[in-house]
This record gives sequence, structure tokens and C-alpha cells, in this order.
Amino acid sequence: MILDRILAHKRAELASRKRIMPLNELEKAAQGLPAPLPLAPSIRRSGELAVIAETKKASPSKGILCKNYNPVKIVAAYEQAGAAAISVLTEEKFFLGHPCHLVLVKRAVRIPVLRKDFIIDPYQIYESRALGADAVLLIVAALSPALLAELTKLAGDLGLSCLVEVHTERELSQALAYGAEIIGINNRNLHNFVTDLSVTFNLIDLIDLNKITVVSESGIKNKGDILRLKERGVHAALVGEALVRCAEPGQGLIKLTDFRAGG
Ligand SMILES: O=P(O)(O)OC[C@@H](O)[C@@H](O)c1c[nH]c2ccccc12
Repeated sequence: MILDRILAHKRAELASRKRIMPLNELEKAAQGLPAPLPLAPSIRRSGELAVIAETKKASPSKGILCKNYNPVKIVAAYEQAGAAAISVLTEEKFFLGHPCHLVLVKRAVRIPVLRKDFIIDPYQIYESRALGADAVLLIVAALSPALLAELTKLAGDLGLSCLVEVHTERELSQALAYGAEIIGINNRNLHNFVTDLSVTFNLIDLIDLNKITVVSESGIKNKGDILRLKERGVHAALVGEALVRCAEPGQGLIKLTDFRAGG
């Protein structure tokens, strides 16, 4: 499946990156940076559904989503339109992102910035901190239990928040067992790319919403979807494609969350 292909590519990329930029250099690069912003308080707004607005040029399932891609312009518009946090794809081959996008995005906004990538090695946690990330994505399906625990611990030590992504009940129990505080329920099946919001609705009942912050990810297209998630007590929606496909992504976000207007 696609995840295996992405991970194989990531391992090769990592090997070369580690030669070019040794870990101690990365650690030095992080010195003097301001402390990361915590993600959970920004996306837990009582009675409201927060939006983590995602910027990406392309995806493996849909190809190019945004031709003249300018992540800095997009995220500035997202912040203005009321986004609670930003997600930025830094994966290069399949999503046409770049680590530099994270640096630029972080400088452009005051809300927390999540690095969306395929993190499988402690090196990438140090790298995320050096690039200025506030939070990282950890995909349970891509990690052994030991690695998930190690990466969560390291991220915490460096002050980074973790969004721990699950798609099944089994992955959810694993995430909770390893102390995840922010759970991302991915509605997308990575075998066939089909998105279905009922993945969120089925898993959310197994989570104590007073203790855990829940983010519903992928395939969220319109105000109706946002309302259904809000009614079920989801704290935040992570939305990418539906926003970056808009000529004005900020306007897209306003339309998605304006419950007074029709549509
Ligand atoms: O573009 P969408 O359908 O709104 O989905 C956003 C986000 O959930 C999706 O990009 C995503 C979810 N998990 C990931 C893991 C890696 C890369 C990307 C993702």
C-alpha cells in the first residue's frame, strides 16, 4: 500500500540527510529558538470546533491540488480567517512539500504549527524542533509500539506536542496505552484512499473527551461535515484539500465555519 512506499522512500531520504546534517548540528540549530507553543490549548475551545488548516501542494491520492502554491500566503490567510492551528506538509516526493516551508510558515503566523510528515526516527524529531515546529504528527500505523513510545517521549522532552494518528480501534488502544494526549482520527483508509467520517464517529465513543483532545482528519468537505463533528464533541477538524483547492483558501475557511450563512 501507499504508506509502505512512502516509508521506504523516507528511510532512504533519512539516511542521506543524516550524513549531510549530523544530529549535533541539528541540536545546535535549535538552540536559541523560542519554546514551542502547546497545541492542545489552542484546539480545545469550549463549545466550539477548532480548525487545523492544512497547507499542501499535492497529495498521492489526488495529485496537484494547488498550482501556484505559496504556503506563506495560504497560512497568513488561514490565520486571518480564524484557524486555531496550521498543518504544513514537509514531505517532498508525494506531497511536494519541503522542510523550508515549515520555517517560512512558522515565521508567518502566531498560532501553533504542526509538521505533517512521516516521522519514523528520533532524528526527525530534533529536525522538526530545529525547523521551528510546535507539534509533530506520529502515525501509529507507521511505527512499532516501542518507537511510538520513544518518539512521544523525545518530542515531549523537546517541548513539542504530538498529534497521534489512528484509523482503527486497535491503533487507538495502542495510542492511548502510550500516553497520547491528542488523538487524530484519520478518516482516510490508506489502502484505498476512501474517506468516511463514520471512522471518527465509531472511534470517538472509546475516548474520554475530558482527558484527551480529539482531532478528526481528512475528507472534511463542507459545513455539514463540520456541524456533525461538532455535535459529536470532536475538538478540532483538520482540513486540507477542501481549503487549498479554493482560489482564496482563507475565504474557503470562513465559508466552512460560518454557521450564520447558508450552504
Ligand atoms: O486533504 P484532506 O482530505 O482535508 O486531509 C487532510 C489531512 O488529514 C491529510 O492530509 C492527512 C492525514 N494524515 C496524514 C498523514 C500524512 C500526510 C497527510 C495526512
